[in-house]
Amino acid sequence: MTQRVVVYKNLPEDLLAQLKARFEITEVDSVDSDGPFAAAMAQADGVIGGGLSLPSAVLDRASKLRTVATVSAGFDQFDVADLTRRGILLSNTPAALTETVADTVLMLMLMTARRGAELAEYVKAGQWQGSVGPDCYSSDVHGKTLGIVGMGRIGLAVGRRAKHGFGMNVRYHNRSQHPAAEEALQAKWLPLDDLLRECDFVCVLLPLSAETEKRFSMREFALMQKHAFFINAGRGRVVDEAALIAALQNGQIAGAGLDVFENEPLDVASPLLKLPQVVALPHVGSATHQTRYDMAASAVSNLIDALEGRLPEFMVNPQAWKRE
Ligand SMILES: NC(=O)C1=CN([C@@H]2O[C@H](COP(=O)(O)OP(=O)(O)OC[C@H]3O[C@@H](n4cnc5c(N)ncnc54)[C@H](OP(=O)(O)O)[C@@H]3O)[C@@H](O)[C@H]2O)C=CC1
Ligand SMILES: O=CC(=O)O
Repeated sequence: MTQRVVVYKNLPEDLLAQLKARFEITEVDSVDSDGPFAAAMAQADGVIGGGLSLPSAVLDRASKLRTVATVSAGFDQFDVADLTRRGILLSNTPAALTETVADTVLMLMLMTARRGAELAEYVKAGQWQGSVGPDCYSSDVHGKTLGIVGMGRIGLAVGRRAKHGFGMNVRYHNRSQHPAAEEALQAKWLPLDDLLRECDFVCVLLPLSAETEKRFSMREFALMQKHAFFINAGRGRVVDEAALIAALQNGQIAGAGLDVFENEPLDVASPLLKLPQVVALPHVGSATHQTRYDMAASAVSNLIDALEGRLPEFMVNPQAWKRE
């Protein structure tokens, strides 16, 4: 019998065609617990999408569901233990986006320290009337010390750019040491508090988990140097945003470059948007045409492999893998 797949939100036409050639497809563009999405999921063998969530009421009815292919690297929107218990394999797309997210992180570092957005606005507003003085000066990036919290795929790609492109010294903090980063970047592992005290840039690339939620709070910002910049492209909820705002307002740190927020989209009334030393991006770490296509292609291939009995390349909970 033909297997059924729910496609959540758009996929590029050629990739959708690959799925249509193999499976019966239902396309949906919003998640619900008792509407068209839930009804389609009740019949589905697989589901694919970015920004997808799976309410337990939907999973309770989805008795045939065997695999979920998220078009993202992060998977904090899923209860992985629950999926595993139900025997549902979750796959993700980490490799496709690594280099693009690393580019975004470097952009945030440069825009924040060199005041890129602020100074471009100054020119557009017609304020550039003569040679610039100290009010337009900014901070160097090259040669400074970068602390990466969450030295994984993206952290390593950021570290390479920082070390080899900008001559930065790289420090990092993970639960375990990362020998490849130590060898390739002469990166030094530090306890988190030491990293915060020592670094000119603190760059967070942690996944969101029970362990990392609100890892950065008043205490952590107080440990940072006053001239240091805080960059977050991991997940917003890893940071206590109110504490970050206070640290910026009180001059405890020099600035912040943020691609992710506690609540997204960021409320236009957020105090973050009133601070000139903050660069806020709309969660676009991986958002280039090519990378978004590559992520979708990776997710499609994960889904097809899982439903056709082959081991997908990227599995979050391989213990749920069951060969039919
Ligand atoms: N802004 C954006 O658009 C994007 C954001 N992301 C975010 O970036 C995150 C990282 O992606 P990626 O580099 O591919 O993931 P990886 O899994 O390769 O790296 C994550 C690193 O974090 C470390 N880590 C995990 N938990 C902890 C902890 N409790 N304390 C200290 N270190 C920890 C891990 O090391 P160890 O296990 O040794 O602790 C690991 O090396 C994603 O989970 C996602 O949230 C990803 C893509 C795009
Ligand atoms: O935040 C994006 C992701 O792919 O994870």
